[in-house]
Amino acid sequence: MTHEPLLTVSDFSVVYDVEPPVEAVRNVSLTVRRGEILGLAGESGCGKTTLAYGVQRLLQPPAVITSGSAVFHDESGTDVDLNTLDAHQMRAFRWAKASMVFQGAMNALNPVLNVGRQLADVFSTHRPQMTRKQRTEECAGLLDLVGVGRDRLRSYPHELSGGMRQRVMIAMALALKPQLMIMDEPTTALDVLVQREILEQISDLRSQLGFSVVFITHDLPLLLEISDRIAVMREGRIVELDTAENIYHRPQHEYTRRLLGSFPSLTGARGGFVRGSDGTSEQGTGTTGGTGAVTAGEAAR
Ligand SMILES: Nc1ncnc2c1ncn2[C@@H]1O[C@H](COP(=O)(O)OP(=O)(O)OP(=O)(O)O)[C@@H](O)[C@H]1O
Repeated sequence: MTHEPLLTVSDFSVVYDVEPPVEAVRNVSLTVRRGEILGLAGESGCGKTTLAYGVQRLLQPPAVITSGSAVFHDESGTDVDLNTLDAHQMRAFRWAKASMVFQGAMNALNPVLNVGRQLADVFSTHRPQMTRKQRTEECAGLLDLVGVGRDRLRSYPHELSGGMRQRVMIAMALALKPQLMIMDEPTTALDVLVQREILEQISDLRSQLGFSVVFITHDLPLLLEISDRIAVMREGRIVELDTAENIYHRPQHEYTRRLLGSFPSLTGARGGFVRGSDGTSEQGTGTTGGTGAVTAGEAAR
């Protein structure tokens, strides 16, 4: 991971224009770095989804973006102000540059088309110059990449487990080799083991392919395992943004401390936080457990 910025969000605000108005995102500024996993944490309703959708220009009325900008620093060296893209350009951008895996995405597959066809559609739409043979090969490769396996190309969604379907959605999000993948509670509906497998895979793919991930969840212990840095959001604002290690060991904000304290798996002796933000291990001084969810981060690296 470098410190090079990939996405710069500045003074971003979103209001739901209802009675009374809801200030869902308030003057948020943050930078996503190239190649990092940035966790976005905070209780339900704090504005995480609204922020992600806002940046991706996916909000519908009554949501109104009242201030701010989001600038994407493309690997070509060009800066793209997302505000200046029209709807068509924005759609292309979301596939090619900054894709999104939505909450409950695994239920968004079309039940009457096999998964190979649904993956192939991404290429027919966005890479029309590809031949049918190239498309099939790409789709097979993608299913291998996410651990579903190319022999599932002709499977229909109902023939796959929830975890497999979610992997297909991840394959779809990765199809055009985006530089950023935004994942909104992508694994919440899955059981813990499947969730862990998928997260390990995302972490591996990120190292292999070099994209950045913004990972949104209210599950702070999970974020501590997988993130390089974590932004803690409360009532529409980012109250703290730091390395996972600092958020865990040296939280600066009272709210971060309270949030950490609200997860039983994180309380008690602080002995097991082994995941350094630079990939090095750090061993605390405590000896007893209580941080199982965090120590498991070794496995998820
Ligand atoms: N369509 C809407 N109309 C009015 N208020 C809304 C609408 N959608 C969201 N909100 C409000 O905006 C605030 C932020 O919601 P948002 O869904 O972004 O939070 P979140 O942190 O992603 O929560 P969750 O984890 O439950 O998805 C909440 O107070 C929510 O009630």
